Amino acid sequence: MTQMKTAATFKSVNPARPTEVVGHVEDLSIEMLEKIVNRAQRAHSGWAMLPAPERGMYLHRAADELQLQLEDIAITMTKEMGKTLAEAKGETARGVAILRYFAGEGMREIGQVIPSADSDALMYTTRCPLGVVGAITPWNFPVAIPIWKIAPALAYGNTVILKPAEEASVTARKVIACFHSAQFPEGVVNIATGQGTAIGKALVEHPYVSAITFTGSNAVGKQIGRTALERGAKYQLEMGGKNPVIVTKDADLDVAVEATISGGLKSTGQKCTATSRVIVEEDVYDAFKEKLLRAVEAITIGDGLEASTWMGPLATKAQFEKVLEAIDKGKKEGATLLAGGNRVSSLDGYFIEPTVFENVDHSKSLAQEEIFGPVLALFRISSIQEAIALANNSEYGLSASIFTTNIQEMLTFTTEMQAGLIRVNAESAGVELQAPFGGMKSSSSHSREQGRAAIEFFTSVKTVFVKG
Ligand SMILES: NC(=O)C1=CN([C@@H]2O[C@H](COP(=O)(O)OP(=O)(O)OC[C@H]3O[C@@H](n4cnc5c(N)ncnc54)[C@H](OP(=O)(O)O)[C@@H]3O)[C@@H](O)[C@H]2O)C=CC1
Ligand SMILES: CCCCCC(=O)O
Repeated sequence: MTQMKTAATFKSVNPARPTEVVGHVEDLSIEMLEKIVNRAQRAHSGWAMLPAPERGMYLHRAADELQLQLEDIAITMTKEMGKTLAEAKGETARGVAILRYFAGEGMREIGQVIPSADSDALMYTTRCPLGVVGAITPWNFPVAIPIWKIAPALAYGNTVILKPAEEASVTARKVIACFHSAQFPEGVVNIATGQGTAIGKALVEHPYVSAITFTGSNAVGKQIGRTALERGAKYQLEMGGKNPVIVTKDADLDVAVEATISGGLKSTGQKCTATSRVIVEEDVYDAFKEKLLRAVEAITIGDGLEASTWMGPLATKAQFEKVLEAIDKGKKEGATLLAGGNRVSSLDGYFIEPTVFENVDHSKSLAQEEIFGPVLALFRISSIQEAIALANNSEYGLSASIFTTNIQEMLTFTTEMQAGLIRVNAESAGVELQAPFGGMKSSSSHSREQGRAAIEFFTSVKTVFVKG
């Protein structure tokens, strides 16, 4: 896609080495966005009329292109937002797999025949695409999240305009180039880079944009939901989390510690599904805490491109400052700092030590507010009932784990925990692409992404009644 040459540009920098410019990205004007939306609108009818299996073949070719570019895109991702190269490669491979999954959707049923009370009639359901879909995405999964929105949107006959986070736009541009290399028809797959408060906002407001799918902060998500509702556009919001893990006296503590470290600190804690609250039964609290702190001590921090690095920098200067403020607030609220709590002064980039608190007041910010950084809060409890009550004491309900070998505890947890993702003896992060993904309470607008669930958002159902 050739974007207008006169666009201003903004630069994207490497959070591990902030003086290093990763790339320059078009900061589009509203007029330029207007041209992109008009092009997506014009392309829609032709794309929607293609047989679904043929649309699937385009997605397979996009998967082939992404596979070919995997190494380069993963390196760009690490440079642009800091996650380790191993995680970036894994995420890009996940993008390939998501494309192939939704390529297959072109060959699967989309409706049902429903018995009518009228013996002369045929009643059935079918589905139709929405039209032009706007996808607005954050910087923490610069490949997986855009693709798990774009792939189903395309598979079900929509055209797409991606507005990626500014801090992940160089990576996003390379992902979209894979669709163009796959020879998608002009206007079917588009990218609009620029400021969310300008280009993102204009996309949400545009009358030609039939639906908005968003992942990011609650503050922005609520704005988008209000705007979309006001003009009758469909919207899908996946937002924050404050995900708990419960460790009972019946847990395998080594498994629980490894999963808490991985779920809470991989990607430097910048996942909506990351663990942030660790609720431990008093009988095993001290033993768990000792093991956890030893594991935290062993974490290596550095540039994500270095093989020796386990945890990279925060993705942006803003996020770095936000996390330091949250840590400072936690100290002032009287929580006890057990590990970390500081920037890594020996490194130039946006690095913060993995941080663990205990004696956290559950009504205070460390327990209630999404920090989106490498910060864990420990809580000591005396029963499974108390643990689940504490875990549910949150405005969020995205992901929750329990570590136990007690079947009754597992059943009680899976029944009573108010979260969209319930995991037993597994970390709170790491969702599989074929399963529904999404949250409850303030974590979501309550649709689901990924797997077959995605068809619900990216299509409209028609109930057809045919009288003989
Ligand atoms: N639930 C989740 O998966 C995620 C949650 N978060 C939360 O959000 C916080 C900030 O991260 P960030 O990625 O900046 O999330 P934001 O919600 O700030 O941004 C997400 C996307 O929305 C765009 N945007 C910003 N303002 C508007 C607007 N008014 N209208 C339309 N689009 C807009 C952004 O563009 P631009 O980049 O130009 O601002 C970006 O593409 C994190 O600290 C974390 O708390 C972040 C990432 C993922
Ligand atoms: C928006 C965050 C997505 C998290 C996907 C994962 O936990 O792997």
